[in-house]
Amino acid sequence: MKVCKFGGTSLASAEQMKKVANIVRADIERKIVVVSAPGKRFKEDTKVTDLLISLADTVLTNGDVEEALRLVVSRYEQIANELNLPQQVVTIIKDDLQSRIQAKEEGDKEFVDLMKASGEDNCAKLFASYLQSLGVDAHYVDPKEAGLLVSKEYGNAQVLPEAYDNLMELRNKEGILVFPGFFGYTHEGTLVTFPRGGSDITGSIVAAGVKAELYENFTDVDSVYAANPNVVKNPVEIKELTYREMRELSYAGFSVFHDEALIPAFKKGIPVCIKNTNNPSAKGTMIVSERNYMVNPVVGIASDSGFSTIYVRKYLMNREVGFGRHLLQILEDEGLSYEHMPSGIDDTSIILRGSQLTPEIEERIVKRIETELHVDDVHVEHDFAMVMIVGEGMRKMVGLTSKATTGLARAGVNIHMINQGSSEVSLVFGVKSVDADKAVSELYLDFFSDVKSPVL
Ligand SMILES: Nc1ncnc2c1ncn2[C@@H]1O[C@H](COP(=O)(O)OP(=O)(O)O)[C@@H](O)[C@H]1O
Ligand SMILES: N[C@@H](CC(=O)OP(=O)(O)O)C(=O)O
Repeated sequence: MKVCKFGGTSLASAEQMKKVANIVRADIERKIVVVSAPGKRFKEDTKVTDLLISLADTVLTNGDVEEALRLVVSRYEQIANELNLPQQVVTIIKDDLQSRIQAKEEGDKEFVDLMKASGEDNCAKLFASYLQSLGVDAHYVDPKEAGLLVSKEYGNAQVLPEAYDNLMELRNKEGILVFPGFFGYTHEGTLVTFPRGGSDITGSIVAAGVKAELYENFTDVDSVYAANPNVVKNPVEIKELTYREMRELSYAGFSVFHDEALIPAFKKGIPVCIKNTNNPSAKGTMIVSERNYMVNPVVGIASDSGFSTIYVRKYLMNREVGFGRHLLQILEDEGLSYEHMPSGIDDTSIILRGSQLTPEIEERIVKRIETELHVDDVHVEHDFAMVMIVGEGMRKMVGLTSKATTGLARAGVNIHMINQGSSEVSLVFGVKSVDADKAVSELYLDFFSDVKSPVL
């Protein structure tokens, strides 16, 4: 049995849905289809999820709800009309949205998640109707009935262990099951969404739950490339990656697959294949436990921006017992998580996602660090990017850092931080965001320009 997930680009229009239906029907092993909400049809288009977020905001701020609602409904209406589906399909979606709008008193976060999730929920209902219209024995699956249980962290849910056993029951159901991505339910029955891009996570959880032989993740590129194709022209395709490599690369900016989507599949040893809805005969990229690392010690170069750094300096910091704990406690009290913490003898820097730092939070933590830790200097800098070189074979490669830093120096990129994790599967450079693309392009040239084949 295979679980296949189709992303927003694969379901953005009637034309795309026809391709998806053909892919599903082409292989009888494709029993469970996880769907995202309709995504962008062209570069300047708006994803249905973003339309829903603005609909939720409009409801909460008493704006022009009718217009915001019309924008969402018209996306489904156009798809349904072009697929010759009965008007009733659209009526059901409109009624569903209107009844969700009535739930605005439940609390802002709960309400926004309820609205956001309707994108995939209604897409699953519409796509199941389309398959039925083609004579396929297809059924929409309600994640609540299927027992996809999650934690109560709005917009940031985590799957609960008991969900896997519940989902196993899906194996016994007849026909093709269309499962909406991106959300689950708490034990109390409250709907909560995963982080943005989280339908990949649902696909992985469902694949792990039913112990699928393969999790196919369909998107709009032939494979995962060694660098973001929007930054590097015609990068080489990657044939095979390990779970660890993919996790590092997607964490560091390869948006093609959500970084949190690896763990469920990895834990149950389910191989993942990234494939193209627009070119399904292309082999795609396989994500597996082991590969021959020495064929290509470095597999990819990624970058992600939006990081901030808290610099702290204090003479004899290294001798002060409990300094690090106290510093991190201040962050914990503000509910902040951090990504890296490179340190010297008398100084340390904490690198974290800048989106967590409001001006008020920043002011509070700087004041507390000054007054409670009596430091010589504390200040915050913004607009950093983390550029990451990833590959399981890197730990056996001599001179890798020197090669990378030479390339960055040639490109005139100032390195603010270097971090190599003990696993040695990745090497991270902190640079200013404005330099990120330049750094990726230069490192790509250094590590991949002599690769002859277009596939690694
Ligand atoms: N290294 C990479 N390899 C392939 N695609 C990448 C990479 N880095 C970024 N991307 C981008 O990821 C996009 C696919 O992800 P996304 O838009 O979330 O798809 P979906 O709508 O299928 O979920 C590609 O179109 C590509 O622009
Ligand atoms: N629709 C949600 C979840 C998702 O996974 O979407 P996509 O498959 O288009 O990345 C979002 O936009 O965040």
